[in-house]
Amino acid sequence: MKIMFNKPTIAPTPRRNRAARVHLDGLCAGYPGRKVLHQLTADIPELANVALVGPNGSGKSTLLGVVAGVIRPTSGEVRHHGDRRPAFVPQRGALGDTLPLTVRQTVEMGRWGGLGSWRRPARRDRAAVEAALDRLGIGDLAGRQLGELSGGQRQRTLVAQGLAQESDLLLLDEPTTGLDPDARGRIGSLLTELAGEGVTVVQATHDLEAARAADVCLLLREGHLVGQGPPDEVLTESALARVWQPA
Ligand SMILES: Nc1ncnc2c1ncn2[C@@H]1O[C@H](COP(=O)(O)OP(=O)(O)OP(=O)(O)O)[C@@H](O)[C@H]1O
Repeated sequence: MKIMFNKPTIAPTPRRNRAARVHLDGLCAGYPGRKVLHQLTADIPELANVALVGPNGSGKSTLLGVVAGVIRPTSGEVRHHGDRRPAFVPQRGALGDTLPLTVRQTVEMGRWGGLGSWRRPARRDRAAVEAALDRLGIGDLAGRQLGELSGGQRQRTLVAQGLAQESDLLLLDEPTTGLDPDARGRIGSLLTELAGEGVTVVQATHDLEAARAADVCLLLREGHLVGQGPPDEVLTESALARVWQPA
């Protein structure tokens, strides 16, 4: 698929009829000596904006890592209905503030996966980087060092790196955490637009406003899936109280 910039909007399919871009079947995963995810069975519908919601430590980042292919399931399955490599935008803290990289170089790293060891960036790679910088409104910061940026600017740089990959599956770990309401709104709108342009978006978030704006929520508690579906069905007051009540 050609993705993603300046494409005509795809006519929306009713949420409940969307095919799965990713299917999780009895998924268990964790780290050496620590089980985190327990028997998750869920669909991530294609072309939807999906929010992973749950308290600290409930397994949202681990689930993103499994879907991204950087954490192996210990049992169960992750089936991708699509052959493109997912684009994974980690938490902002995962990016060293002291790395001697400019904003442009950081976004260019999003193209590395598609380059052979001998291949130099082609016009298409450069165009994808420019489009991503543009879309996140950080073209004027392109020459700045990461360490000189505000948290929100660094966050936008990371999202631009994910966008530059031109994947049909964009995975983001807390893309709006720590941002002011304006910056949160801009990233939220962008993620909604992307879902209309052929991208399946999955974000782990503590931002209930962002989760309520998603098409589908997966609600996690202690590594168990305790709800999946449209936000108004999943993020009910009683479900949230149950999930956030102290054990
Ligand atoms: N690299 C790791 N090695 C061992 N345990 C880990 C590792 N990363 C996370 N964990 C543990 O796995 C569990 C789930 O963590 P995870 O980061 O997936 O949760 P989360 O829902 O994303 O949390 P948060 O909202 O705080 O980001 C936690 O108990 C955490 O301590």
